[in-house]
Amino acid sequence: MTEKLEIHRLTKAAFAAFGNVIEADPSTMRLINGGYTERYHALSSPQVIGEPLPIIFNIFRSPPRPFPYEVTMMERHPFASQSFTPLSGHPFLVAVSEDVRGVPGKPRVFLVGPHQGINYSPNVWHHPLMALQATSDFLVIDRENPQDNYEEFFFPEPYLLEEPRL
Ligand SMILES: NC(=O)N[C@@H](O)C(=O)O
Ligand code: NI
Repeated sequence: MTEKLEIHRLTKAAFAAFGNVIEADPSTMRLINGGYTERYHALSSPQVIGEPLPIIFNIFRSPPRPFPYEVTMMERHPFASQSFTPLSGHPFLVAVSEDVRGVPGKPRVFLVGPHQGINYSPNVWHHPLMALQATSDFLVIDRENPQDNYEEFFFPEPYLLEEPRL
């Protein structure tokens, strides 16, 4: 029987073991530009481990995932963080797992709002980008040479994701 995954609300605390939430957190706000701009300061920062390769800005464009969706695999980037910030005004899903003796445990799924982004810490198991509602663009900040910064794992049994109620 395919195990169903619940979808959780994304909070800083709930996501802390996996990375940071990028959102206008009032506790980080500083007024700048003569009071015309609210700067939400240092919400996260890109990390590169080992070879000091460039941190790069990318755009990922993805159609929405079909539901019900089977989560068959997870991946991770051992040498760098990877952030996703929506540019198209749609929410998206992230699935992350604790590392259990070198492989991902049961995924935890979070609904990310259209005004939120996330930054995965290096080596955090996560599922590839899961867009919702419509083909969406995401600003992705990660490390150059992605091809040698990628590890994947396929679960013996897939997990089932139902369409989130938005
Ligand atoms: N492969 C790639 O660059 N994308 C994944 O890392 C992802 O997290 O979507
Ligand atoms: Ni990734």
